[in-house]
Formats: sequence, structure tokens, C-alpha cells
Amino acid sequence: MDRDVKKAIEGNEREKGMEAMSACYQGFDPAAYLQYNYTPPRADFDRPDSIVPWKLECLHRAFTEGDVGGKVLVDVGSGPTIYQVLSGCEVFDTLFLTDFLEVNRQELRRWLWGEGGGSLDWTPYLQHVCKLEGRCPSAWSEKAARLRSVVSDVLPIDVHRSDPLHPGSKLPGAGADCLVSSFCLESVSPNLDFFNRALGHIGGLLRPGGHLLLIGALGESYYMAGPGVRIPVLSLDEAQVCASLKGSGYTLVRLEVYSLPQDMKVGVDDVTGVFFVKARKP
Ligand SMILES: C[S@@+](CC[C@H](N)C(=O)[O-])C[C@H]1O[C@@H](n2cnc3c(N)ncnc32)[C@H](O)[C@@H]1O
Repeated sequence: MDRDVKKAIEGNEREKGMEAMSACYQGFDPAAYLQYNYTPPRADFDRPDSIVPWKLECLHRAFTEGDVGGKVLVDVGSGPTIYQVLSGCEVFDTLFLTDFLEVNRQELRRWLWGEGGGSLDWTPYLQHVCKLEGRCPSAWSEKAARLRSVVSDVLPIDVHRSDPLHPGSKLPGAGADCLVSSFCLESVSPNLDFFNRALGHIGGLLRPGGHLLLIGALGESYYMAGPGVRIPVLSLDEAQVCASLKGSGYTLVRLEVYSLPQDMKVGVDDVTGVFFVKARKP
């Protein structure tokens, strides 16, 4: 087959894959998603084996080891959540939150700048991260103020585009000094090829020498994003995550894995574990 025709067919298939994924996301319900994943037992701060405290601990460690720094932090596919930047906001003075869906960007803006907060009370999260930082939990309001002061914008993003941010949303300087992304790439990719491409696309936002902190689901084939809203997920294992990072040119600093205790399986997905990666772009 002619090379150009083959490329056109492949391009067409990719467009279809992106459209199908985008259609799945139209029913995403931020309040329900937060309720499913960010309340006990998954966010039980009295249990170190709960998912959220584990993620917050990984992020805290990654941001306080001394090797991650610079000016600009970008969170890719923030969704309606802020937990993933509670440690990073102390290290970076400029932070961009991003998401594909306006409903999620709106939820973030409500917490950041709106009146009446948002759909979830983030206070226990702020208190917990203050404790990890050796501060008094009552410092949580200072942390909230710090986060609000460093967020420069909440931007639209599409990781399936080679230039994932809108052309009008150029990052300052040579790009981000650090990227965080949690449960985004595998939840928006119909197959490993899409995942690898998306990883490459977001890498374009990161300056050489910058760090990627990637959190994601292991062994997950779907999650619920609202009543009756079932989103397919690319089921990954640790070896695939490592191979994808290597394929995108990253140097792996650390991979940590969390296995879900039986009582964290609450019927909103079929995830079996979570990975946390710290990697560096050479
Ligand atoms: C499973 S949620 C993760 C949200 C949050 N980061 C977390 O840790 O819970 C996946 C997110 O990816 C976003 N998303 C969907 N399609 C996307 C795309 N093409 N590019 C970037 N983000 C996308 C969704 O809107 C959703 O917020």
C-alpha cells in the first residue's frame, strides 16, 4: 500500500479513537467523581494504607528531595482535584492546572477563585500535607492561600494533540520545570500506542532536565465518572509503564507501587494498584 495512503488511514483511525474517548467524557460528573474517589475509605487520613495518604506521601517525598525545582509547575489533566499539587505549590511560584473538560476547569476555578468553595472540602487534605511538612495542621489555611496565590491559570488541554495546550497558552520560558499528572494518560487512551504518543506530547511541555511525576492506575479496565458513566481505561502493568517512559526518553528515578486492599475496592472501578513514578527528562 502507498505510504501516504497508509498514513492517512492510520491518521483517520487515530481521529476516530480520540473522538470515541472524547464522547465517553461528555458525561463526566465532577461531584460524583470526587465522591467516589476522594472520600473514605479511599481518602481516610487515619489509615496509612488508604490510597490518598499513600499518594500524598509519594508527592511530598518527590518534591522535598531537593532535586525538583525551578519556576513553573504544570499539572496535566487535573480533573476536579487539587491534592496532586499540595506539595508542589510550596516549591514552585507559578502553577498551571489543566483539563480537557470545562466542567472540571469550572470546579477548579470555584475552589480557587469562586465563592462557596467547590464540591469537596479539601481541608483534611491540606491539613494532612501540612503534617507531612512538619507544620501544625492549623497551617492549612496558609497552604490554601499559598496554592491560590501560585495558580496562574486553569487551561484547556488535550494530550492527544502534539501541542497539548491551546496555541494561545504558551508556557513562560523554556517550558515547565516539572510536570505532574495523575490518572490521566491511561484514562484517556484507547490503547498503548495512544498512551505512548500522549506521554511524548506532554513531554514537549517539559524543559530538558525537568521532572515528570506520574501517578496512574494499574490493571484497570474502566472507572465510573458519574452514575452510569463508565469510562474505558488502558490496563497497564509496571513493565509497560517503565517501557513507555524509556521509549519517551525519560530517565527513571523511582517507581513505587501500591496494591489496593480489598476494602478499597468500592465498585467504582476495577483498579488493582497504583504506580507513582519520578522521572527526569535528560
Ligand atoms: C481519571 S481523571 C483524573 C483526574 C485527576 N487528575 C485525579 O487525579 O483524580 C482523568 C482526567 O482526564 C481528563 N481528560 C479527558 N480527556 C483528556 C484529554 N484528551 N487530554 C487531557 N485530559 C483529558 C478528564 O477530563 C479527567 O479530568
